[in-house]
Amino acid sequence: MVKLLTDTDSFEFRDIPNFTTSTAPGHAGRLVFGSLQSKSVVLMQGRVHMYEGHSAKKVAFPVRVFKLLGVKTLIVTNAAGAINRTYNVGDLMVICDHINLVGLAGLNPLVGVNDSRFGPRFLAMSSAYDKGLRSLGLKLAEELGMKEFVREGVYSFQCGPFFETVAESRLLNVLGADVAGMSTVPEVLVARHCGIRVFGVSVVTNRCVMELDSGEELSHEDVLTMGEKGSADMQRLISKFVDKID
Ligand SMILES: O=P(O)(O)O[C@H]1O[C@H](CO)[C@@H](O)[C@H]1O
Ligand SMILES: Nc1nc2[nH]cnc2c(=O)[nH]1
Repeated sequence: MVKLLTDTDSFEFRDIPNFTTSTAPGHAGRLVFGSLQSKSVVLMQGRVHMYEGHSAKKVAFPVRVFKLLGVKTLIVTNAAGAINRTYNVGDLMVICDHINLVGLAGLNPLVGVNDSRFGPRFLAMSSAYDKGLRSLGLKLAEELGMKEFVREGVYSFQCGPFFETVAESRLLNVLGADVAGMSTVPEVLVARHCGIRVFGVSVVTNRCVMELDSGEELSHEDVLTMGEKGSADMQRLISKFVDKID
């Protein structure tokens, strides 16, 4: 994505106070400012995850910096495994909602003293993913000829770093999840808390294993390879999306 930006200036996460460096392969750890479709954007090249040992607050900290920089819209992307059996590897999924088992259990960035300079103590999360932005994303996907493989669905956040057991994947299916991942949701919570609107897209890098003794085993290498393949479609969609949003 970063190659699409012009007039760029970048900073290593390790040089920015209170930012955390990513240890996950495939996550560079760089903040890049620039222009995309004549709009000013700031792009996180890589992110940190709770499975790296960081608190939800630490993971979502950059979003508060974005708020102070004047960011109005957060676009979140991730690699995820398909729980929904009609989804295929390489599909994109516009996120319409999420399940935050980690956060419901108390591990979320809004726990603790509320900083009311950013937002309220209690916040509604029933329309976390902006309806107008979702509609625009789906319309643009159609215009780009991607209708066949762009879905809309529910992202389920697990801490990781392990991929789900068969019973866990089946549980997530019963709960209404379409895909499973290990990121994104802490950042979305902090964005909504401070009034930043959110658009999210997952690239389906694998199908979660839902049959015992099937011999299927997931690996991060497969996720990286399929993520790389899906990223071309993701970039086309996001680029057009940035062009069209106000
Ligand atoms: O959510 P992102 O960071 O895109 O990547 C997903 O893929 C990695 C697992 O292979 C995990 O980091 C998971 O969250
Ligand atoms: N939790 C989870 N995260 C993923 N990220 C990419 N694939 C997967 C998956 O199958 N499960």
